[in-house]
Amino acid sequence: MSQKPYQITALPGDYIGPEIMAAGLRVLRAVTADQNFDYTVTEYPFGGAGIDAAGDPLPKETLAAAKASDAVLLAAIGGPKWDGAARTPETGLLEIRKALNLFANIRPTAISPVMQRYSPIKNEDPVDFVIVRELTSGIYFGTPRERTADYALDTMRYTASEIERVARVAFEMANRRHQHVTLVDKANVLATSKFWREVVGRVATQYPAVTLDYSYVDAAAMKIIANPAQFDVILTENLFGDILSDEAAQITGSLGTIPSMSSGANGPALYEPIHGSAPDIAGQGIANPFSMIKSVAMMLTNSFDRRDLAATINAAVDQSIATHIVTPDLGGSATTEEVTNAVIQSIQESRVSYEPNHV
Ligand SMILES: NC(=O)c1ccc[n+]([C@@H]2O[C@H](COP(=O)([O-])OP(=O)(O)OC[C@H]3O[C@@H](n4cnc5c(N)ncnc54)[C@H](O)[C@@H]3O)[C@@H](O)[C@H]2O)c1
Ligand SMILES: CC(C)[C@H](C(=O)O)[C@@H](O)C(=O)O
Ligand SMILES: [Mg+2]
Repeated sequence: MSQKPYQITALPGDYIGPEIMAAGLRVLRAVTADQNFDYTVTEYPFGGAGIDAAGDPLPKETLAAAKASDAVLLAAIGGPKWDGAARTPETGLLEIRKALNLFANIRPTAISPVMQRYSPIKNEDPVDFVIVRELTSGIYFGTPRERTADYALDTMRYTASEIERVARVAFEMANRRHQHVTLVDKANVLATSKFWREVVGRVATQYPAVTLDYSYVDAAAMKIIANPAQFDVILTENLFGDILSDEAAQITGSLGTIPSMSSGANGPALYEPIHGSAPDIAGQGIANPFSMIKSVAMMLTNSFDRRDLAATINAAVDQSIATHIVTPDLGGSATTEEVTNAVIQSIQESRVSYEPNHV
């Protein structure tokens, strides 16, 4: 009996968002062709595009579709066109994360051998770590939040259960990797950070195979440049994770290479590049599509258990990098479309050579 097609909600968003979403969906089509993977993709307006289409960055239909789907692919939102809006594109992004309960945001940084030449730092040991960023609490969501003529106030607040559930994600991940978690905080100053240390320390006792150490966030920012190979899983709160993940991305050579997964206890996960809508390069056809293409690979592994298809995509991305078919952010001269074509061609060639009955 054939299974109902998977439903994927695609949110192209703004500026380079639609450019890289098109690349990601082309790769998804190519890698799933004849692979017994039946799916539908439906695009919905979100972010600035949501404001333009429906007067809201997160239109009701968009949220309903996202909730009802098996996975959500998001490209990027925001930009100067909507900076003065009453409800900004960024508000829509925070709302969809909260509405889908996406409390754990996984942002990997790995410098594969072919990427090494693009890295601005010298790495003697292999760099391969993951940032597990808390995504639905902390200073992004805390109340009170207010602004008067004389002062402005944001609130950083964490409950024990919010810390515990994301800590478990980090320890589970470390169990499957190199059994090490680094909690990044500012426990020399902040009450929330002191509390994170207590709660994470308790969770750690349930994972005896995993070692835990701590780093203040300022020192962690330095270590990501000085010796990134020391990290396996970095666990951190929302704002620190936002900042450190852009820094970590850049040691691969470009922010445009890093995908992410955001997930919760139940319901669909959301996959998106960690970067934004890059208004400075939008419309030129030169956005790096790797972050989106690798987000598609992360979706295939984590939402659909198709590690085989994800591996095919990642190998094709590496092939494109190895032959220096890359966009200008990585020092190349290829367009988004040329890079995407190269990745698709490499996927198709790998199929020919690995076809089981091929003689
Ligand atoms: N998840 C999201 O949708 C998300 C994430 C971050 C920022 N934003 C929004 O994006 C807008 C622009 O923000 P910003 O300029 O600070 O950050 P950005 O991440 O959009 O861009 C920072 C720099 O990186 C470059 N860059 C980013 N992605 C690239 C890619 N794929 N290929 C080549 N170069 C790339 C840009 O050209 C720019 O120079 C803002 O409105 C911001 O709020 C959205
Ligand atoms: C656009 C912004 C709200 C968002 C964040 O801070 O989470 C972005 O920087 C990200 O990293 O996804
Ligand atoms: Mg960010």
